[in-house]
Amino acid sequence: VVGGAVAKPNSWPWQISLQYLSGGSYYHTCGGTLIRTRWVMTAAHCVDTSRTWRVVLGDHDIYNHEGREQYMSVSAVYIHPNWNSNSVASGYDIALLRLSSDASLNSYVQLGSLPPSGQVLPNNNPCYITGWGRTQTGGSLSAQLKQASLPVVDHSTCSRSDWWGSTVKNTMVCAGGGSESGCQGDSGGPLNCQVSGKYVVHGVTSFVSSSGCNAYKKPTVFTRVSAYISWINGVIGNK
Ligand SMILES: CC(C)c1ccc(NC(=O)[C@H](Cc2ccccc2)NC(=O)[C@H](CCCC[NH3+])NC(=O)C(F)(F)F)cc1
Repeated sequence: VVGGAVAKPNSWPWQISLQYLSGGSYYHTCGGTLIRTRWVMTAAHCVDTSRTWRVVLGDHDIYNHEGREQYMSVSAVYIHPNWNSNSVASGYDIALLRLSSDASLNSYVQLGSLPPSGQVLPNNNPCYITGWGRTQTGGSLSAQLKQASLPVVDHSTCSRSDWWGSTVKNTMVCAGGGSESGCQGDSGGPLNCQVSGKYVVHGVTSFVSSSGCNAYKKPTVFTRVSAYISWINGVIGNK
């Protein structure tokens, strides 16, 4: 997250850290959202390489054990069938991870709420991006979870030629576009939007401009969760 601030610990209790095993240690690579006690929603581009994953719940500082963390192994990865790793602009950048055991819900670990199918938020709807991603383009990951206010940029604005043009599809949500943005390592995490006084996870962090994370008129682009509700329900089993 470029800009914004360090979040109050565990104030986004559905935020997870997706980590992969390398040389005997685990490393943060992406964010995600706990949506059921055994299910995590993340970005397809985070998990389209075969690695040993773990999901950390209740985290704040990814480099220190603070005692609220739950370390979960992943029993299955479900990547959207239409995801094409060579074309992030086509969309479908969404995946579900089945955990090997149930998360224990408490004040540090809670389920994120998903929007109703098809719901599209208006321009400037207040939203926050959260994550441990780089704090500057080319910078390093944040040790502590960060948040930044990224208001929704509606599709008609975001698809203007001097904005994202035809790169952005209607199955995506744009947010921000000023000095604050997501950045590498925030991928897969939630866009937390205020709807009728409640936070609802409307986006999965997908991409930023290759000319820099907080490039002008290049808002952070998210997978629009409300476009994938039936797929999600089909995978996790509540038809
Ligand atoms: C669709 C096409 C025009 C397009 C292709 C690639 C991108 N962006 C990118 O590739 C930038 C590259 C980058 C590197 C370093 C610093 C800043 C930006 N990376 C990204 O946007 C990566 C996901 C790439 C998915 C493709 N494998 N996502 C993120 O960084 C995040 F966290 F914002 F979600 C954006 C658009």
